[in-house]
Amino acid sequence: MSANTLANEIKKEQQQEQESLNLFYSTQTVIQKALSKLGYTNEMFELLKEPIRMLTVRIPVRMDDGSVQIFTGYRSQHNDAVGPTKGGVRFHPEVDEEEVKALSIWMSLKCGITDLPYGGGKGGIICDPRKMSFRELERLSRGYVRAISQIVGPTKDIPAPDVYTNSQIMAWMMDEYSRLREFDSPAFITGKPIVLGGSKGRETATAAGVTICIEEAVKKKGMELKGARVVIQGFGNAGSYLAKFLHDAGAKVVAVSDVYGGIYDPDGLDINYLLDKRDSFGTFSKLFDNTITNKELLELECDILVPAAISNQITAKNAANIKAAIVVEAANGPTTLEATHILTERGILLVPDILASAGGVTVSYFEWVQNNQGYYWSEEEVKEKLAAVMTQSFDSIYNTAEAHEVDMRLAAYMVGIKKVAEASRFRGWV
Ligand SMILES: NC(=O)C1=CN([C@@H]2O[C@H](COP(=O)(O)OP(=O)(O)OC[C@H]3O[C@@H](n4cnc5c(N)ncnc54)[C@H](O)[C@@H]3O)[C@@H](O)[C@H]2O)C=CC1
Ligand SMILES: O=C(O)CCC(=O)C(=O)O
Repeated sequence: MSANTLANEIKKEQQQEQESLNLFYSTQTVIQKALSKLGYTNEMFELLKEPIRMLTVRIPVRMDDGSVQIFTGYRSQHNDAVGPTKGGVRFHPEVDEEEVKALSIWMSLKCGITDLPYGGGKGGIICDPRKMSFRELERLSRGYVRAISQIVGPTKDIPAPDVYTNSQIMAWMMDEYSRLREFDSPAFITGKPIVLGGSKGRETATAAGVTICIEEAVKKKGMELKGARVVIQGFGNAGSYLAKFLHDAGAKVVAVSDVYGGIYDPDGLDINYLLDKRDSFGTFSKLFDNTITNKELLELECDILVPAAISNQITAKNAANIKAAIVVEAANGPTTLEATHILTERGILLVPDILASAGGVTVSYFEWVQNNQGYYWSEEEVKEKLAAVMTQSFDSIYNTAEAHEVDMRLAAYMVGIKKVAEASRFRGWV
């Protein structure tokens, strides 16, 4: 091979790798496939391949030392044909515009899968909350709401928590919105503290939904949850409660991690101890000496692997080394398209993010309904309703995958995109 051809080959490979890590590009690729399988024209793809609205804001925040720092934030609204848009807000140093756009599209798909009366939205601010004080975080949260207030609201776009945001941040955001609009409107945001109109069961909802998907996946694989070895990447809202639920169900959680690394014990970890020790950012590993890297954690011997942290963790580089029989994506976008293909070829059952993590938005919807009616449900009622939605969603996607002989990711896109496509069609947009 000549030097020129080799250079071109390397460039092509680099481009391919780059593309597979680009969440927005890969989302568009699967949407196009899903729409074409469902028989929609290219016009529908042209409408749904991008958000209808994307706002970029600059937020000045007075820091504790008296200086002013300017933060960049985003709010993306994918499509509001079905109803108001809905989705979380993340505070993270690696937030970027393309990722927020992809995340908002996934919210449309999640709401389609769970049949909620919403389109997808998502927000993010480039910041590192771990390095900010409580008061700086409050000023940033309030500044973000002031900056996006024109396009959000209980009947327009309803934010919620995501990575490194929590019920306290939702409370500040709600308070700021109430001041701006001069009326108290708890339905403006979900994931609030219970005393401010939060729903029982929202805090644990994402993990509860993932648990139901794992139970269903285990049945399909003819396995038992009791005694199954589970590895979880991420020990925040999603990962930590999931570890607790699976541990309580008799599974053996052998490894968990945070951003700095993980811990592994083939005999099973003391999950209650770890829950007690983790901080509000889902961090605990610095308390231990013998840690493993996140890369090592993903390739451990186990039956069930759950990426519950950030995107692009299982890629073409490590997919062949994954040992689990079942991979359930609690995080948004943890597996690239190439890796999805490799895992599927290897007979590993992959339950995709837009299904597995839909428990959060489902209970957020319950919260919004309770706020609108001013009547609040018991935790049992919330759990029962969530279980019904998740089981039905799992079945419909598993059956679609079987019927169309496609992987569960493409099946989930087919189920998820249908509602927004049909709503857009009935409105006469396409
Ligand atoms: N909180 C929710 O209701 C929902 C969350 N999700 C998704 O679940 C995932 C986790 O979200 P939460 O648990 O809410 O966040 P969180 O902020 O509560 O916890 C994040 C966890 O990930 C770890 N982490 C952060 N960066 C990492 C890295 N580079 N490598 C390894 N670990 C890292 C953190 O140390 C922490 O343990 C995200 O992808 C989020 O979008 C999806 C649906 C709903
Ligand atoms: O609870 C919500 O409304 C949104 C949750 C979310 O951001 C997600 O599912 O990724």
